[in-house]
Amino acid sequence: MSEGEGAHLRTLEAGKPDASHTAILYLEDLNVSFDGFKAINNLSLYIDKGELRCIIGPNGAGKTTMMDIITGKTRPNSGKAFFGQTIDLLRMSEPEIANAGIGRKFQKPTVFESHSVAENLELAMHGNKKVWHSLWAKLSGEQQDLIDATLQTIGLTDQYHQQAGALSHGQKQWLEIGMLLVQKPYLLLVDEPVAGMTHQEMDRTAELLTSLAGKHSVVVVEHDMDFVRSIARKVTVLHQGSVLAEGSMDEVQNDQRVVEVYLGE
Ligand SMILES: Nc1ncnc2c1ncn2[C@@H]1O[C@H](COP(=O)(O)OP(=O)(O)OP(=O)(O)O)[C@@H](O)[C@H]1O
Repeated sequence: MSEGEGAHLRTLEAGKPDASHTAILYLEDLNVSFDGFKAINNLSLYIDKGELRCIIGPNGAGKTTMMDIITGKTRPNSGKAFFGQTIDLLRMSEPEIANAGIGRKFQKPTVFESHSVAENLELAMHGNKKVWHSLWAKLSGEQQDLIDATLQTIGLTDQYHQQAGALSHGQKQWLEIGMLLVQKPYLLLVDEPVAGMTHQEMDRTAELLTSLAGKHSVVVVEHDMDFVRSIARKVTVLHQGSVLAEGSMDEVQNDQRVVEVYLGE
């Protein structure tokens, strides 16, 4: 084993990300080129433990590519990406990163339509593997408590036995967030959570995401500015693969550079 591999194993064995210096995610000087086109350009970004951060930016700003780097789907050409002080994400595979406690929710819900709401959580808890084995295995009291608590958090307690395919679009999105929560992530990456939702569903999603902050660190990428305003604490504006502005919603909305970027879209 090379020295590098040893270091990688140690970080995995360390388990919990070391956020003793407040940040849980460190992205530093990241660069990604696709056929010579710089999708990510010297990007540096820090997320604090328990923080709820909104990431906005016009189409093509690099938001998805940034999420892809954090989850190991895209490898940067240069730069650093650390989870806590010690866990080097750039040395890990996608499953290793998920196991380390980074959960990602994509825009489109992907629940198991023919299974009940509770079974979906059960399957997610077992890592979506061995479907039938998972569903026949008896849940421990602790596992059952986690399912019950998660259903309460996502507002689907009354839908316990309901087939997931029969849920509304918004309910499917919440169920999928629940499927991440049962895996007890430290960091949740949520991509365009309110696309296609009714106003009522958007309000409920705002409550849900804000209730998760503190217990988890949450990064939300979203185009809907009214929604972002309703949940925003700190907002990061990406443009051409870099951070253009960062601050409160009011600060970034009144930033002339941000105004120009959005007007020019
Ligand atoms: N695999 C790829 N090959 C080539 N170019 C890519 C690839 N992935 C992304 N890009 C380009 O990189 C840039 C950044 O894309 P990215 O999807 O990260 O932006 P985004 O901010 O998520 O945009 P949107 O809000 O439209 O989803 C875009 O110009 C995109 O066309």
